[in-house]
Amino acid sequence: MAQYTRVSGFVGLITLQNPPVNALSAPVRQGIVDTVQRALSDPEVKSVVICGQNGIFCGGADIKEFGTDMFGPPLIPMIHAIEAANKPVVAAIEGIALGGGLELALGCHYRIAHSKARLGLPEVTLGLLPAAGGSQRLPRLIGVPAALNLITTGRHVTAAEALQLGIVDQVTDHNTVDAAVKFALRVGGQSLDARRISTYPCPQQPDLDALFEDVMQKVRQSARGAIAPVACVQAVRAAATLPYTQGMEREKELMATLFTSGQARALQYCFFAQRAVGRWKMPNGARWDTSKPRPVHKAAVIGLGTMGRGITVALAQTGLSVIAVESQEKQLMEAKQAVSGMLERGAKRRGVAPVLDRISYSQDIQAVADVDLVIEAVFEDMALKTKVFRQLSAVCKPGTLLCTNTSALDVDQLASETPNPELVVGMHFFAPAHVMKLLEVVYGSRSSPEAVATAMQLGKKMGKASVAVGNCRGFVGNRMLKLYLEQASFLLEEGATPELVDGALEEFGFPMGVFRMSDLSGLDVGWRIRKGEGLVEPGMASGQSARIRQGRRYSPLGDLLYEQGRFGLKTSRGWYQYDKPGSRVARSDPWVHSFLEEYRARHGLVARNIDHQEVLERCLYAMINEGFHILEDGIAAGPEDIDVIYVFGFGWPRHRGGPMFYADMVGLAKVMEKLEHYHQAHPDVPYLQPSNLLRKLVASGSPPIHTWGEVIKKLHSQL
Ligand SMILES: CC(C)(COP(=O)(O)OP(=O)(O)OC[C@H]1O[C@@H](n2cnc3c(N)ncnc32)[C@H](O)[C@@H]1OP(=O)(O)O)[C@@H](O)C(=O)NCCC(=O)NCCSC(=O)CC(=O)CCCCCCCCCCCCC(=O)O
Ligand SMILES: NC(=O)C1=CN([C@@H]2O[C@H](COP(=O)(O)OP(=O)(O)OC[C@H]3O[C@@H](n4cnc5c(N)ncnc54)[C@H](O)[C@@H]3O)[C@@H](O)[C@H]2O)C=CC1
Repeated sequence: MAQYTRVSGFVGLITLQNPPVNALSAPVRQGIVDTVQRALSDPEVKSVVICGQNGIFCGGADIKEFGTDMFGPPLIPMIHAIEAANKPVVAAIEGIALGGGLELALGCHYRIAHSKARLGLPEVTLGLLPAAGGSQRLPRLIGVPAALNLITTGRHVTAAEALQLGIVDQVTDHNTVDAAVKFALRVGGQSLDARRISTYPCPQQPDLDALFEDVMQKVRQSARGAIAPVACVQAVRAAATLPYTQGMEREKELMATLFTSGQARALQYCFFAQRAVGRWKMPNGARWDTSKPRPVHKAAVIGLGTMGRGITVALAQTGLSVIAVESQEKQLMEAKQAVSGMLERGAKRRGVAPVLDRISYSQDIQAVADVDLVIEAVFEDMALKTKVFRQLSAVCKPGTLLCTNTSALDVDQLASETPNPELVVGMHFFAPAHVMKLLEVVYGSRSSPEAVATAMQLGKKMGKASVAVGNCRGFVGNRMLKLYLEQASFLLEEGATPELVDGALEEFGFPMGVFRMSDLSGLDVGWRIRKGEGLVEPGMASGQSARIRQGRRYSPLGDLLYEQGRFGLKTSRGWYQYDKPGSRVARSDPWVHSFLEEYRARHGLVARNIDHQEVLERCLYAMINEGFHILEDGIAAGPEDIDVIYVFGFGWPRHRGGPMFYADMVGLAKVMEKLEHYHQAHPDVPYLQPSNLLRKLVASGSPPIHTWGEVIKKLHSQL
């Protein structure tokens, strides 16, 4: 809806009304068309102001309308009518002007923004382009390079930057609508000839072809197969080279391809999934809207290794006081330096002062007595963690939340070692913890709803996509990852190379393939985990039995590389070779190829040709199948939880929506059929057998992903 009032005698004030972000739904568009018409036909009205209710201008098109039968007046003619008006129209931008919201403002003759407002054309993040004239007007207003930057990244700019770029005419610290009305009174009656952006020529740019070639190359590289960024460049190119009307035609043509694409569906699914995971619920009925988080002002981190350092930085940057405890003096000294460095670099990037004084360091666990929450990040060793949790229970004030950053250990077992198991939850960060945007909040069988709510709220404050998951080995992310890694190793045994496997996965859109990732995180990490599970047997045993552990197929390849001292990047040798320790440039290593050949010969394995499709099917479907088990077990509340974990924590390409969404896109019947096929070929890999839930979904006609919950409920009720 849009409300119309006349203010100060001569100004028609149009207020967009569609909480929470005044998205341009059909009724809002209709409201704008009607009220603009009313203002223009009222002889008393000399000028018009458009604003949004509740201090928010407009969040753009109503994304929920996409994929439905869209009705109501279309945006483009509506914006053209505003631009063509013979009375000045001023946009009063408070809060946000995003996507179609900014396009609406660009159709106005003037734009006034509050100093705290943010503006942007984020359509690319939804698999689209600014197709209500945004791709044609913005370059005409601010020039091609700046427009390309905004449109291809979708980034939001502050009001100050918008003023500097020339997107807005004025910024105010006061009431924006009042300022806009005053402004509108002043410009009423003035000529609008120079105010219609669509009539501007695009600012001249030397060597336009070279500029577009360069940008296109960079965009293609970073897009990892996403089509929208490429279309955005093409649309801006049309603005730079064609008259406005033809540019609009090109914009429409490009949007038509994007609008119905699977990638747009995936990205829009991700947008809503990211928000849906905030509405967490636990199998015992506890949920986000009935559980009250506790305030957390002061936190402690125990263990300042790789993870503890990043967690300390992330907490301090969120505004908390942090006590950082490390038992080894040398480690403590190194950690202090490393944490200060990370804080200083982060502060420099953001143009703020580093918050070094929020952190105090200690070797003594007694120092954490008065904190509200502790995050333990000592070695992945149950005995050690148990000891630390017992100490914490004795030292901390009553009610302190005790969180563990364990990657896979049993949260219930840890909780059972404390007098207050309801205060124990997992807060599983991902490395580097101050950078990675994912947090798994692991609830145990006795975790209280308040404890979960507190960890979830803290994660959100830290800027993490926080997902509440149940307790099992590896939780969601690592439980699925294990099978992905295992399949990749099996493929090497069967004839693939690390380059082939990584090539297929990178072509799919992962920022790095499984072997490059393994080199980066360190082969010693996986080895330690497998050793802890009793899987590692040293030496080069040969024959079939050497490749069977705990009754199923096992690949010792990673262990053998570890035994050779090939830990990956840190030793400059792993699945690849690197020029020096820490160098990121992975080069093929002939040693690895000969090693694989010898290994196959010793084990009587005959290399066969493996193509990209098999790599994807084996690695991804194994992982997806485990995702179905996780849903069936109630470890994740819905497919969105799994997908958010994979997109934010594991580099799953966002334009493919996450593993469960991908399965839905591929077709559940096909995924099941392929799993059956691979299970038949590899009967010693039990997890390739399609899960019960997958079978049930296929038997129910493969319902769309947002209805899987019903099938899961039914399955649980039958148990
Ligand atoms: C706005 C935000 C920055 C707010 O953030 P925050 O305060 O953190 O709150 P949130 O939790 O994110 O959001 C609260 C709540 O609001 C919902 N919501 C937010 N934005 C929208 C929206 N735009 N639409 C619908 N709903 C929205 C959000 O989901 C939350 O609700 P919940 O999910 O229930 O929890 C932040 O929300 C944000 O960043 N929002 C997105 C902003 C954005 O991306 N805007 C751009 C939208 S796309 C757009 O505007 C494109 C256009 O305008 C062009 C349209 C042209 C259409 C023409 C179609 C022609 C097609 C031609 C093809 C023809 C094919 C054929 O031939 O058939
Ligand atoms: N490294 C990674 O990528 C990830 C690790 N994790 C988990 O985080 C935890 C920590 O892992 P990392 O940081 O990699 O280990 P790390 O080996 O880098 O650091 C552990 C630190 O804990 C210290 N420590 C040991 N006992 C202590 C005690 N009693 N009191 C205080 N400090 C003590 C050690 O001296 C060491 O500095 C583990 O549980 C691990 O599984 C979780 C996500 C990712």
